[in-house]
Amino acid sequence: MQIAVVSLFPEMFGAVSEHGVTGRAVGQGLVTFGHHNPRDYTDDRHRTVDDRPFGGGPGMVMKIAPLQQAIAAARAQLAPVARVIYLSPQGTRFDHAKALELAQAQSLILVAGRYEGVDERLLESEIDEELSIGDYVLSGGELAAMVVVDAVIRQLPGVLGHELSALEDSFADGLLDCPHYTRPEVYQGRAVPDVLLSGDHERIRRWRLKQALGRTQQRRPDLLEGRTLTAEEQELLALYRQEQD
Ligand SMILES: CCN(CC)Cc1ccc(CNC(=O)c2csc3nc[nH]c(=O)c23)cc1
Repeated sequence: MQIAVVSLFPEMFGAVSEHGVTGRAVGQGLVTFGHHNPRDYTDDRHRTVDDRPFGGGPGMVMKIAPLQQAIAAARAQLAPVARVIYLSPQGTRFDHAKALELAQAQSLILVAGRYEGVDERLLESEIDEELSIGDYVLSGGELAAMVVVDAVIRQLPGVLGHELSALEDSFADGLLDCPHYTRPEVYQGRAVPDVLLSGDHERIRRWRLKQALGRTQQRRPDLLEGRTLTAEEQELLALYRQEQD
């Protein structure tokens, strides 16, 4: 997969392109990662990328031409059919299903805005879809673009080893994760649940599933609404509730 970002702060993206699972994927060539800065496509002395909004109001709006030229440069570098996504508070909510969908694309161009946003005519002419990562106000689209990059790269074949398989990502099967423990067995008087030390893999599987179901019910009951429970899951959830009472 090829990914290009269009942003005034391309150096921010090192957080995903140079670290961790995603950084390794880039290093291994499983994904190529490029960036284009609209400021490099300005032709005035002050390298102007923004201007005052027509109709008045607070803040500034990003100008069309520098963005359009940066996107054109990204298109020229990528496989012909690139999906162009604008990160925006007005976008549809990014979720696991969208991450899976985008991971099928040959190439992605992610456009991150600053200021109050971009001229609507740029969206009309260049953007295939707008994505938001949630209902809170960020200072720009870069962090949202990095969230999308991270979630999409994890879904690419070969990125996660078998132990981290994308299918086991808890959001893949619609449940929150169970608790995790590692050495020491007792820390400041707090012990690891015996079941996890038992070596009884079936008992451990059931315990983990019970915890995942119980925590999902307690913290994110909305996730259970869209999910049918198997007979075993119903039994385990009932057991969890009994143990809580
Ligand atoms: C809330 C929209 N605007 C109120 C008049 C102002 C505004 C706030 C923040 C931004 C910058 N945010 C993003 O570019 C952004 C891009 S994706 C995203 N997802 C969640 N929250 C976000 O703020 C974003 C742009 C305009």
